[in-house]
Amino acid sequence: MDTYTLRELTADDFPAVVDLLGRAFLIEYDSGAIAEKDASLFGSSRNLGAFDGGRLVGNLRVLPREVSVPGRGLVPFDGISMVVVASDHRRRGLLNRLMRETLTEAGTPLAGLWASEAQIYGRFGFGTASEATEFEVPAGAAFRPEIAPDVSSVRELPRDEAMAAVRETYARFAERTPGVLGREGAHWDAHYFEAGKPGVNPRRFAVHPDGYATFRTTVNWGDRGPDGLLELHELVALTPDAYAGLWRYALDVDLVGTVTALGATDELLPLLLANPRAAVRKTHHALHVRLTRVPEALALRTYAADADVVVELADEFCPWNAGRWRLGISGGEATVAATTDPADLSTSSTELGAAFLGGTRLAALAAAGRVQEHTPGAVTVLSRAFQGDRDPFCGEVF
Ligand SMILES: CC(=O)SCCNC(=O)CCNC(=O)[C@H](O)C(C)(C)COP(=O)(O)OP(=O)(O)OC[C@H]1O[C@@H](n2cnc3c(N)ncnc32)[C@H](O)[C@@H]1OP(=O)(O)O
Repeated sequence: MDTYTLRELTADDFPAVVDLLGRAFLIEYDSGAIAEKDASLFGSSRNLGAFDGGRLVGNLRVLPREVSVPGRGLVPFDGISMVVVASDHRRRGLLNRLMRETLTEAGTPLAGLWASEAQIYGRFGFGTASEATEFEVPAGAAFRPEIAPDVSSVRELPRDEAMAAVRETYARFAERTPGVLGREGAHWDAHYFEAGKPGVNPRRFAVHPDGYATFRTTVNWGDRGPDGLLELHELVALTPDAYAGLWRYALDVDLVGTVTALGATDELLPLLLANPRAAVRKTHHALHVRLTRVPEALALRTYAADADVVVELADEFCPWNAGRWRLGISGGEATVAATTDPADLSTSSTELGAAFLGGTRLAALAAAGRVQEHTPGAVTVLSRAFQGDRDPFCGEVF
């Protein structure tokens, strides 16, 4: 390990970063697109590099971002991304070193990431705080008879004309939806990046007064006729009518056979459909959350019920969090103080990170053996306090 050095990267290192990312993510052929998409994100973030002599062999990026938390809307958090180690330097502890440096120096009490493989990050105290559901729906799928949105208020607009309404709607949506990320200029550019590949249609923008949908279509002809694909990239709605109207619009584009989308685990679409099974669903992990400084992080959100619980917390990777904490919740507000009182339950920072956005239930984690209850009822009390009304959702890979 002593042969490696860590330092912050500068613009001069960017070509080496692109090369490393391309190889590690197995997309060397796309290095032009990586460079174009990534340049402004690289410039607006902290990039930590690991070097073997003069060669860049590891990279970890910290994006200053915001995430929506229960009851408080957007709060700052460290968005960790572009974590890569060169194939010929893997499993020598480089990620461990990059992560330790990052979490020790963390600017905010909260960090989050999307994981390429979920099994990597639990050891570093990240818990799966939100999952996402992939939907596949046959075009034209009927709604329940009482769901009759006014589709005439949906208009397709050129991207430039749509963006002002899109940004404004998104900002309101983010404030009220735990797990959703705040977005600024470079984040919009990256999320709506067009690689301009031959044969790939650009995204289309459908705007409703209270929502919008962006999607891409792909032509296809089958034995029975048209069988195109419509991939919903983002559907954001502030009202039930906008939600139903935008979905109806997407389901009824001519020559389309199948519509796909990424949604929340409690996405509303199945509740609209006459046959909910028409929407085939596959769920996978999405945003992983790490409480870097536990007392501060727990005070960032509000809670659904009062509680007074002593938690014995294990945290090998960030030992300043380890110990016994009294978590008092009153009127939705949390106060956290170190205590020597006996613990009501034991767990680790990974489980608190998983529960933080109000989706993953502490009661379920306890049933799975990841939270140990010492005082009967303590898990139920804390689980209810953490639980949100809706599942958190993060649809933006960063
Ligand atoms: C937030 C994001 O950017 S997600 C993207 C992650 N990057 C990728 O998937 C690109 C391809 N993979 C890689 O570049 C590398 O394999 C990395 C970055 C995932 C891991 O880097 P390494 O330097 O090999 O990890 P390191 O040696 O520090 O391992 C730390 C620990 O994690 C474990 N680990 C690392 N990667 C994996 C994995 N893919 N699956 C299971 N365990 C893993 C190691 O076994 C080790 O465990 P230990 O502490 O019990 O011994």
